[in-house]
Amino acid sequence: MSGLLEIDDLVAGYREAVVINGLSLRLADGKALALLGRNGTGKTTLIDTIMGLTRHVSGRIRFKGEDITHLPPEKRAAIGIGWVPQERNIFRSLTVEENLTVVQRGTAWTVARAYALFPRLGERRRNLGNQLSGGEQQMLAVARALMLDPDLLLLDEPLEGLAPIIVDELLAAIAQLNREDGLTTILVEQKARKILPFTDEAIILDRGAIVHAARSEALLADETAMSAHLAVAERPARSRRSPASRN
Ligand SMILES: Nc1ncnc2c1ncn2[C@@H]1O[C@H](COP(=O)(O)OP(=O)(O)OP(=O)(O)O)[C@@H](O)[C@H]1O
Repeated sequence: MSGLLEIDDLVAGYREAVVINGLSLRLADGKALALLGRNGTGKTTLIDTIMGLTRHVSGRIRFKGEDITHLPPEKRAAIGIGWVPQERNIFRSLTVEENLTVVQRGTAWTVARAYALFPRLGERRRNLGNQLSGGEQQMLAVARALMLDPDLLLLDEPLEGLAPIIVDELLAAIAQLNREDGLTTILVEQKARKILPFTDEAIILDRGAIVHAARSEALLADETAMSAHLAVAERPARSRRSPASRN
């Protein structure tokens, strides 16, 4: 079965370093994929490779049936790949509204629609990017990506460093985009349990390859896979060290 995004035997990295190691993936239209893995396993590099920002070594990436392996990043954006990088791509010296209008290209997403998705942005429309909280900046980064009318949205650790209430708000908006608007999404996250309820499928990376792939629901119930491949919740700290363990 063909997918919206099809990756075959991809090898990619930075200069002489190979990070993505023979990775293959199919993502069907309308699905949400959780991209999981411990620190440094290649999640960002995979996202950046889908965006065309790394060194391609071999393998192929197809999007909507078109081979995009050698397409420059701006052309990938133009054909419908939206990207929200870890470092929140917003203009800090422009207002919220200006941040949205300067990138607006399509007709499906308007400023009003972005404010309906993120009411906080509507309230802060005249504030500058640098006057926003981390959560509001993240919402603005997502809204900016939407203004280009993507068919696939890549979100690289969008929840990192945000307060729990903002995490919930952002996840609800991402779920709405996927489940109500049918937007295909890839969501990178360290804390698997947070995002698995909001995604259909999950893959876990280790050393740039997929070491586990499952339906999100199944992975959530699979303690063995979770503890083998992910940094799961720490064990409770021991209240007292046993005398035998002292030096
Ligand atoms: N610009 C770069 N040049 C060379 N190596 C890099 C570069 N960026 C990342 N790497 C290396 O690639 C590997 C994967 O890094 P990557 O950032 O993709 O992992 P990650 O799973 O996203 O980690 P994290 O969760 O910490 O963001 C690491 O070994 C990292 O040191």
